[in-house]
Amino acid sequence: MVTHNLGYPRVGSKRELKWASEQFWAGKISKDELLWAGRQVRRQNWQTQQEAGIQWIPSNDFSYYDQVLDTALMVGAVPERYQSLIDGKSNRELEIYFAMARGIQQNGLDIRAMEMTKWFDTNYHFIVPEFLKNQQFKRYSDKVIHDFEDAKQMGILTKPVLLGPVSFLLLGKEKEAGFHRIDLLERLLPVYADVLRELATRGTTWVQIDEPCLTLDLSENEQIAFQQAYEYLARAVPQLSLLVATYFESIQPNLALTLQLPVAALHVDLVRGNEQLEVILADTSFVTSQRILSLGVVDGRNVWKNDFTQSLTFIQRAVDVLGKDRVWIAPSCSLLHVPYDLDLEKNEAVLTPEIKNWMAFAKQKLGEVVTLGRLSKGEAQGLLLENQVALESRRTSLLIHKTAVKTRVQAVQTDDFERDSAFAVRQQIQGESLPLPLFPTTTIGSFPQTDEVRQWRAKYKKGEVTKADYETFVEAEIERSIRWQEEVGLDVLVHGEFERNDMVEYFGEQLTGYVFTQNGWVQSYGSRCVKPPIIYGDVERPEAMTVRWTTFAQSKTEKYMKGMLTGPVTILQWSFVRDDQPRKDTAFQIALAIRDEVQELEQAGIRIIQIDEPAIREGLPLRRADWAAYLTWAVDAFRLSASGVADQTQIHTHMCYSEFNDIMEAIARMDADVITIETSRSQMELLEAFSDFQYPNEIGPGVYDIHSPRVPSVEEMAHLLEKALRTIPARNLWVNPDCGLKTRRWAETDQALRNMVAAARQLQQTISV
Ligand SMILES: CN1c2c(nc(N)[nH]c2=O)NC[C@@H]1CNc1ccc(C(=O)N[C@@H](CCC(=O)N[C@@H](CCC(=O)N[C@@H](CCC(=O)O)C(=O)O)C(=O)O)C(=O)O)cc1
Ligand SMILES: N[C@@H](CCS)C(=O)O
Ligand SMILES: [Zn+2]
Repeated sequence: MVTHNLGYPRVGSKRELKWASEQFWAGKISKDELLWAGRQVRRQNWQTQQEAGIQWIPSNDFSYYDQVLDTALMVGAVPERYQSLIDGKSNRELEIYFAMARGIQQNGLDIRAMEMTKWFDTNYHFIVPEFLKNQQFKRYSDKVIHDFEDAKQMGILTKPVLLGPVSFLLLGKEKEAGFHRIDLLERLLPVYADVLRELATRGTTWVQIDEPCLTLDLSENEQIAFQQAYEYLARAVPQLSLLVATYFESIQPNLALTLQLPVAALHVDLVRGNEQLEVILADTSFVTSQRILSLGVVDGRNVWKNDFTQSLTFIQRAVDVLGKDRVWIAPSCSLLHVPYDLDLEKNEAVLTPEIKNWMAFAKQKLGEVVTLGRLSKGEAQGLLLENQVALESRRTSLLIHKTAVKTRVQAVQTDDFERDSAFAVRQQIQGESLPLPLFPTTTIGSFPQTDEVRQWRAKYKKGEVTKADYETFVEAEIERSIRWQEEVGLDVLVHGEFERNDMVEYFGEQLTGYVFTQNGWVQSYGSRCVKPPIIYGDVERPEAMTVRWTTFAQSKTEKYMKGMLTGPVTILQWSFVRDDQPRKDTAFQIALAIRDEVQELEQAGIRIIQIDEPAIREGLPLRRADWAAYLTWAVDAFRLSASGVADQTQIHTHMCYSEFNDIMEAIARMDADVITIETSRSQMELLEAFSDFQYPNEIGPGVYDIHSPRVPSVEEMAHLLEKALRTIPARNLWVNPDCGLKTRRWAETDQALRNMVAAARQLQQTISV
């Protein structure tokens, strides 16, 4: 049975690409050194997959920043504002590429970055392609060809991976009115055909074309586009075998369309949609065709060991109907979303052998795919038994269940989701008890996580400095940031989150039912990674988590200090979650823990508390039919965490890097007194949705794109605020950046926030309520 892989993590098992990219951006290493680091990561990945015994190994799954941006470069979709970077003399592809991703502000140039948003329901962010009505495409970057050749030199004939033309268009955005991006397909396809022909010339036989949008609800035009695209490509490159890969959901809403695409193979995700298997196997035209069905049986989105018994049932069913030559075995999706290698986790005190034995990371998942191939041929039966024993040990473990936690969730009452009064009353009360100027300025929570801060934490974790010394250092950072915030003139202060490694991992570390990795990095965007904590059991808060730092910070200033918490849905969404109970149950357990923290902050005298929920949109199911059920429990979880306080206490929430237009009703039902939200990269586009919906509560639309090193000017931010005032009543408008500042340097932060406060002051002088 053929085994294959859809994609591998690419930041490097020790985050080699991250370090090299950041050094390159800081001017500390050359372009050649960065390219060399990238090549080493690619080659190591290919070797790992080859050693694991995977037959079809992907190439072009590697990226220096993002695979959607790579595709935009492949087809020459470079927006006009970057054209000046093409100087005609030298090859500036990489410079243009990074300018598109990060913006550029040097040598008199000042060009903003492209938008970034969430990749389906993952915590990975992609760069949003921009399209114009007269958009032209032409072959520009040949990275896919170079990667294929590079692997060939190692003696590996890879299966190049391309993001499919229809998904590429659907994931982009029209930058002017009067057309739909899908209308551009006809102009785009010749470029894809050209690339595919060249790959064929160089010896490629199989190409994987990712079309994850085939699992979404599609309009008729979009469905037609899929049909046209693959008829065109099948005619243009008959010599190539195309494998269309779908993932993250089942293809059922577009079943007939997908099964009729004229391609050699179809990959389906049997982790997210195992019910689709029987439906596909019942389709006579698919069964009587020669097409291969690739079964995505190993979970590419979570860290638990595969259930071999169940996977073998699926494989056997498919073989019975299609024959063994027409069935391939693979992970459900690219392994980009899981950490590299469980064997790198050596600290048994943190990840006990009992729990570790329930898990598989990317490298182990390759092993699972290969083992399933062998088991389906009747080989290696001992590995099946080993797998069954591991799964049974998890099912029956005493570590997982806590009666008190379950009883508390069951005892939750309707009242627990409700604030005492409606927003209008709370706004009145808070207006009197929390006097703030018009257009109050604030930040989202984190300040630069400098090398020094990270080094102190690393030393503390290694036991090289004492707890007392570490805490003294963090207190000094907090105090310094407070003096600086006062000097800059911000109205509502934050403590800066210096004590946090990450806004989710930090809370996970203080809750029961969690374990952690030392090296379980997963790419979030560009060079930025996260180490998602792993929920294996019932979640409880043994003691206060943030009160100590927030009250310390409040004691150092007369201004309001915002308490800073991560919300239950985001903690759930950015952790690897247990798959033995509904997500809702875990969310409610976390919500109760956060509720206790909110109440304890209030009791300690904190008047403003922010509960971040940036992942609430990301958790939305991909199918509209499933939205309502999710939004009901997700919003309830937030409300449960936020509603235990008096009307005088102001609850903020924060959201970033998603498209929120289509969940406005749910955002309003969260009923936070203030929402701060990312809007600057899209030039306040989002606010139309708030205005159309007549969103009643207070809003801080981000005016400073913190994911770019670029410093926005006073005029630029004042302009954005004026634009915001067209849709938000003045008394409801807050002034803040798009998100936290942990990824920025102090010099940029200082300048940008001074400009932001100046923009707010300018507005205060011209407008009064
Ligand atoms: C707000 N966002 C977040 C998302 N998801 C999260 N889980 N967290 C988020 O904040 N999703 C959406 C957005 C955007 N995403 C990000 C994601 C990641 C970062 C970021 O800055 N990541 C850091 C790593 C953060 C971290 O955990 N740091 C630890 C460990 C530091 C470390 O690497 N230590 C080194 C040794 C260092 C030394 O000795 O000097 C090591 O262990 O090898 C910590 O600070 O303790 C990153 O660098 O990628 C930002 C936005
Ligand atoms: N409070 C967090 C929110 C990030 S989404 C921060 O400021 O980093
Ligand atoms: Zn944010």
